[in-house]
Amino acid sequence: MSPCIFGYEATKGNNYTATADKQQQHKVVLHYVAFTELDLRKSSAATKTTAQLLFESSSDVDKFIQMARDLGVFPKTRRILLLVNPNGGVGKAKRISDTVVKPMLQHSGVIVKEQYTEYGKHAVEIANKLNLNEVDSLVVVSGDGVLHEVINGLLSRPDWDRARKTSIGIIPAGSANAIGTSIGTISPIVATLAVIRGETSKLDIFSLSQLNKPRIYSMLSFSWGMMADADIESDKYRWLGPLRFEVAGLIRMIKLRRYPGKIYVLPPKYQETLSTSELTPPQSPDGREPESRFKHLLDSDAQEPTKPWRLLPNMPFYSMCLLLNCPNVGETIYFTDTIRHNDGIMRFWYSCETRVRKILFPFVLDQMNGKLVERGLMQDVECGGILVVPGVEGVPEDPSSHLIVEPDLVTSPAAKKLDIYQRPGLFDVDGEVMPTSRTLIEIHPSLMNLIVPEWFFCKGEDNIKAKEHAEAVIQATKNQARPSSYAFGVKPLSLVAVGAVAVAAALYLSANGDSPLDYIRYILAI
Ligand SMILES: Nc1ncnc2c1ncn2[C@@H]1O[C@H](COP(=O)(O)OP(=O)(O)OP(=O)(O)O)[C@@H](O)[C@H]1O
Repeated sequence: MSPCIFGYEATKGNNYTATADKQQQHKVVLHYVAFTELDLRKSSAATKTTAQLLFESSSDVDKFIQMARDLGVFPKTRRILLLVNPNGGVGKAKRISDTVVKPMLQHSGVIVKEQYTEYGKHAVEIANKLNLNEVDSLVVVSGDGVLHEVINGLLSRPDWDRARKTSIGIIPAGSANAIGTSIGTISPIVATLAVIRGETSKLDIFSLSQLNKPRIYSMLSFSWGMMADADIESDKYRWLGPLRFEVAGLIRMIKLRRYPGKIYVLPPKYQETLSTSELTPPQSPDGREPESRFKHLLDSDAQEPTKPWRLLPNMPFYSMCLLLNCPNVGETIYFTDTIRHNDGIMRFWYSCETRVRKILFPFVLDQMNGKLVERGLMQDVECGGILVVPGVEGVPEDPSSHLIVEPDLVTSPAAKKLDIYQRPGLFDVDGEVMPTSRTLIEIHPSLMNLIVPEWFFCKGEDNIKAKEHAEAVIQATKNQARPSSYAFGVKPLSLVAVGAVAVAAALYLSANGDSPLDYIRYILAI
C-alpha cells in the first residue's frame, strides 16, 4: 500500500545558502502513514512518520503547498466533534485520544473540538442537541456502544433528515470494536488517518420498533439467545478486555437455553417491489421520522402476519438469532464475508441447535476465519424486514414485568418437557439491552454516511483501487496461516479461559456433590 499523507508543517527561514543552519531553512515537514501489513485488521498495520522537504525560497514553499492542496494531497479543512468515552473498553479511549488521535490531528488542518462523555447515554444527548451548522463530522473514540448512541441521537431529532447526512466516524477504543474491525480501522493510526481524510461510504441502518416505545436505530446487530446473553452478561467481566466475550460465551454455551418465540420475515429488497405511492412512508403526527408501514403488526392483538411475510421454519424454539450489518461481530469474531454495511440487505442467522458440542466446537475453532456460518450450524436468511414475537415478554431484570404471551409455546407439557426458558431472553441491539417484546425490524438502506479509509471497498461503489485492495486483503486472510499466537486455531488466552472455567465448574460441581466426570459426560452426550 502506498503511504498516505495526513498533514504538514511549513517553516520559512532565511534564504538558502549552502552553509545555512538547517533549522533556519525553508522547509515543509510531511506527516504520513506508512503501511507495514496488508491486513488492516491488525492493530500493528501502520506507523506514522515524517519526511522533510527543503526549498530555496519561501515563495517555493507557498507554491508547493498550493499545488499539493489543489491535487488533493493534503486533507481538506473540516470541523470535527470528537467524543471520547473515558470508560470505553478498559479505559484505553483516553490514552488513544491523547497519544495518537490528537497528535495526528494537530498537523492535519482539521478543526477539532474534543468532548468527554460523562455518563451512560450522554452521547445520545450530545448528538440530539448538536448544532449542525458548526460540525461536519461527529467522531467517537470509543467502542461501538457510543457510536450506537450517536446514531440514535441524530436520528431522533426533529430535523433527522438533515442530521443523518452529518458524517459519523469511529476510532475503535472499546472491547468489541466490530465496526472498526470490519472496515479495517482497528489500528488507531489507520482510523485517525481515515477521519482526517474524511472519505465516507453509505451506511445501512436498521430500525427497531416496539409498541408505544421510541424507535431504536442500529448500525451493527440485533441478537436474541445465546449470543445476546453472552454479549450482555460479559459486562461483568469488562476488566478482561476483549476476552470477556469468550469467557461469557463459553459459560452460556455450556448450558444452552431454549427460547420460545416466532420469527416472520419479508422477502429481500421488498421495498423495490412497491409502487412510488406505496413507498412514501407516512409521517408521524409530530413530524418526526417516518412511521413504519407495518406498524399494525406491533399490536399483539393483530392477526398473524400474512403474505409477503413468512414464518421461519423449525419453530418455535431458538437457541440463537443474529442480524448483522458487517462481517465482524467483534475483534475476535469474524462471522462472514458475505455482508457489507451498505448492501441494502438484511442477513439473519438463527439456530434451534441445543447440543453443546455442536455449538461449542465451531465457536471455538471457527470464530476467526469466517467459516462459522459455512458449518451449517445456523440457518441463513436474506430478508427485507423481520418481525420477532417472543413467547415471554418483559424487562429481563424486572420479574414484575414478565408476561407469557404465547402460553402454548411456554407452559404446555411439550414445552416443559423441553425445558423451555420461562423468562424473557435478552434482546441485544449493538451491545445494548432493549425490552423483550414484539419487535419489528426494518432496513433503511444508505441512510447515513460512515467515515471509511479511502481504499475501503463497498459493493455498489465503483472504486477499482479500493476493490483491488479489498480482494487482496480477503485473499490474504483466507491464505494466511493463523497468526503465531494461535495454537490449533485458538488463542492461548482463550485456552487459559477455557481451562479456568472448566476448573471452576469442576470445583463447583464437587462442592455440590456431583462428579466432574458426570459433567464432562453430560457435555459430550447432549
Ligand atoms: N463517562 C462515562 N461513564 C460511564 N459510562 C459511560 C461514560 N461514557 C459513556 N458511557 C457508556 O459506556 C458504555 C460502553 O461504551 P463503549 O461502547 O465505548 O465501550 P465498550 O462497551 O467497552 O465497547 P464495545 O461497545 O465495542 O463493546 C456505553 O453504553 C456508554 O453509554
